[in-house]
Amino acid sequence: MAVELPWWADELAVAVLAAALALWFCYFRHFSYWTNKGAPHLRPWTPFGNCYKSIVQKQMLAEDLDELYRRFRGKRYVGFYRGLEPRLLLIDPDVIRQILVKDFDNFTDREPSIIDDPIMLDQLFNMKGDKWRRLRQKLSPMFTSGKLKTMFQTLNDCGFEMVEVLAGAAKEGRVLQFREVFALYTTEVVATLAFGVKLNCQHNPDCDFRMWARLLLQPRAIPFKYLALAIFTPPLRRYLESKAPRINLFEYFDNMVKETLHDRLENPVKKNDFMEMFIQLHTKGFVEGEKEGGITWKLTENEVAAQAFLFYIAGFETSSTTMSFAAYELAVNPEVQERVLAEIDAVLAESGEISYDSLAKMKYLDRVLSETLRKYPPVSWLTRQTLRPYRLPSADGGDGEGALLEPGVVLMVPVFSVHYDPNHFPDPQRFDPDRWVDEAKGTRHPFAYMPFGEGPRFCIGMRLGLLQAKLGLVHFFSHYRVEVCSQTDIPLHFDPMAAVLACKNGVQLRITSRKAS
Ligand code: HEM
Repeated sequence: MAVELPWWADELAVAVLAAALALWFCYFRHFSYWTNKGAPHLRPWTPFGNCYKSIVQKQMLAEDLDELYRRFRGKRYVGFYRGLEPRLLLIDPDVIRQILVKDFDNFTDREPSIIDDPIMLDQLFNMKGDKWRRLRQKLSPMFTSGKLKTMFQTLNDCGFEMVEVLAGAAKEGRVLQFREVFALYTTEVVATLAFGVKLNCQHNPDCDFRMWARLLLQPRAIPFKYLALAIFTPPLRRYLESKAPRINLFEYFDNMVKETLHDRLENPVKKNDFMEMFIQLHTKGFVEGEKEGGITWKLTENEVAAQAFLFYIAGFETSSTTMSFAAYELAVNPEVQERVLAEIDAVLAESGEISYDSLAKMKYLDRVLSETLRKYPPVSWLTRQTLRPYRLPSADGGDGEGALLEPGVVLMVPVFSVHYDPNHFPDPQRFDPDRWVDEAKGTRHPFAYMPFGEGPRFCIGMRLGLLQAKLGLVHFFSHYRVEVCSQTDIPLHFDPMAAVLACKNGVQLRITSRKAS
């Protein structure tokens, strides 16, 4: 018996077919961007682009990029799509150097910030072009070795405090979350320096400040349905981000800096901290004792608040995760831990105290830190945006011309993948501080290691970051040891939602005392 279809069935079938064809056409047209620009590329099979696993928060973006990197390792670069947005992944260290250093003038900016708040937009990290250049020049004198030496005592005091706070746990051989232990130490250091306030958060881990800081770095689980919508259109993504419940947090830090600034302006006290230098930049336009360099403008209150906030977010989590990954590797590799302890003991026996100069003598610990930053670069990728049309060299390594970059295209440097590339670091999973002896370093491409970025826009706080991590580890290991235990994740599992490289379950280790009580 023939089935009678309703009168509109044919129209519906035609409409569905037409819609499918239109979608198919848009999809393929859009994802042919890199074909037209002449770059090797991977056409995605989902509208989420090639990085869909990090978009649905199944793995870190660094791991998504790593899949592309491994697949295209023979090429100099590869085009891909993050959502609908065409991006370029740089693979060859010579091309990375070309973009970050040689042709920096065409790639001065990072990918635009998705958070539309003055405390984020006025930060050095997010500034663009000439504005960035002028501010970088103003802030650089805050990080000279002379300035760091004047801040050393603040850092040292925080180290002594950490040792004091951990004494009870070490005596009982307790298991601690080292991510939190070191986050409290670096929070104390950076907050004291940047905001000019003494928090005592190591004694009081639930203080307001630490609570807000936890919220700041808490991975934001944006519901998948919003994400799925948002990847199709950057303006929608920006709108959703601006609606995320983080505004109170900005207000908290903004008010805190401004109150401290007003207070210190009304009741001047000379302190060796960043706040003192911010005050000089706000009132005079330059840091005392450093060359004025003919730049006469002064930082506004908003700009001071944005930089103080930036120093805090850029400074505490990066160093504390580095410290906790170092502790993890020392627990997993007890022979390396023994060498570290022996070096610390020998140097401190000779110099009598922990000082700026005694730290400089601990060369093996430097190597341990370098190897930690290779295996666990807190900032696992760098971005640069193309300012003017730019022709890349051939993707295959030949002399000919390569892909054309249009203004606005974002380039990504996969720091994590480069650090794990066996061509640069054989047996990359192995933790081997001896990769960092001078002879071995000399044989490697200088752009095979970039934990602090590279070129004129590299990390301005590198020396402080290394100093606070090294000093904290010296304080810790001159009194305690670490051991793995049943709660330790071996191997570690990275957290796909963390802002800087971190582990899902943190780093849990047993602490024991070195000296019998
Ligand atoms: C272990 C510690 C640290 C690591 C691994 C680290 C890593 C990085 C990386 C990879 C970048 C991007 C560089 C690029 O795009 O080429 C960066 C930028 C930056 N970092 Fe750090 N950082 C650390 C500590 C610090 C500290 C302690 C501060 C300040 C107190 C700081 C302040 C900044 C600032 C202001 C920028 C932006 C620079 C600019 O755009 O001119 N960082 N950092």
